Amino acid sequence: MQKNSVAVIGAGKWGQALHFALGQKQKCYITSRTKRDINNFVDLNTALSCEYLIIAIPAQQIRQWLDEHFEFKGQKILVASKGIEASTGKFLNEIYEEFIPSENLGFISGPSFAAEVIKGLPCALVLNSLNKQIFIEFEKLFPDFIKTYYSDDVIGAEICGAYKNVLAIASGICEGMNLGNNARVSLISRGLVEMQRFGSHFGAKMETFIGLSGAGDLFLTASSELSRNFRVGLGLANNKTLDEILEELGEVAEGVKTSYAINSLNKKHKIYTPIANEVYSILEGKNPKDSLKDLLKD
Ligand SMILES: NC(=O)C1=CN([C@@H]2O[C@H](COP(=O)(O)OP(=O)(O)OC[C@H]3O[C@@H](n4cnc5c(N)ncnc54)[C@H](O)[C@@H]3O)[C@@H](O)[C@H]2O)C=CC1
Ligand SMILES: O=C(CO)COP(=O)(O)O
Repeated sequence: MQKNSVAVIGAGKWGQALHFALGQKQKCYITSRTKRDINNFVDLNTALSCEYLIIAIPAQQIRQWLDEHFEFKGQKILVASKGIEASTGKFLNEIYEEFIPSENLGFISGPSFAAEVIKGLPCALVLNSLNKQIFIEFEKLFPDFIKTYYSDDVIGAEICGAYKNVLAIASGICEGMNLGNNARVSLISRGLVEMQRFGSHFGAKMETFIGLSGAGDLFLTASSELSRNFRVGLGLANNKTLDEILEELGEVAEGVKTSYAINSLNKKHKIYTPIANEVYSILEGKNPKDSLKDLLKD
């Protein structure tokens, strides 16, 4: 293993933004499935031999990628994805822990549109790990324009990062239906309560929901067209099919598959999640106007 070396795995929007950010203080490698014309682009084996890895591939692809490509050699890993595995209902920390010891793992959360990070605009992020040493080591790699906080609430961060994407779809639908500011903010506020209810069932801490990982990322994603998930909602309200929306988007919108995962988890664990239920139903063909009626009377 190459001591003190850093690599990003996945050269999508977020991977490239993190590569830019981490490249400010030290050399930062990047790799992806297809070769890209990016500074310090390397093959996968070179990236995997780095001591510090930041993995930014879509949530639904993680298990297969770890299975087929990853070899644990003591690397320290920061997970940058946000989502829940639809086929199993597993949170990303649970998947990673099947392959990597938890003391080597950290998870990024908080409000962070890649499009702004890649311009060097300021933001604040949380690095979540059960091992504070992971935070101490990764914190030093981040540039001055990003303020990093530590939390040991890994499950809370995972749930917030995943759930807010589903709520951003709901908010986009609300916006696309021209329901007004009162409706959108009511939806976001009740969404925060719902996300906290869901998360506390799995042991997440209250403080995570009112901080950057929870309210912070939810307010950002559920109120801006920079969010891919919000744009999925706009498309659904405008009667586009999901296939059309995703094709136009050309990037991952994690909230779609995550809403399927939440739908299974809330049935299994009997958790009351009315907004996520309506997003799931709309993705399955329900008319958003009927969802609105049901949410208002539920
Ligand atoms: N874009 C953003 O502002 C932020 C994104 N995220 C999260 O980061 C993750 C990645 O998002 P983006 O980079 O924005 O998406 P993207 O759609 O821009 O890129 C996804 C990347 O993953 C790669 N990929 C897809 N399947 C793969 C596989 N089987 N093996 C290896 N690589 C594969 C694609 O080639 C692509 O480079 C998502 O979970 C997202 O929620 C988190 C914070 C901010
Ligand atoms: O997670 C994000 C910002 O924190 C990005 O959200 P979208 O994937 O909806 O664009």
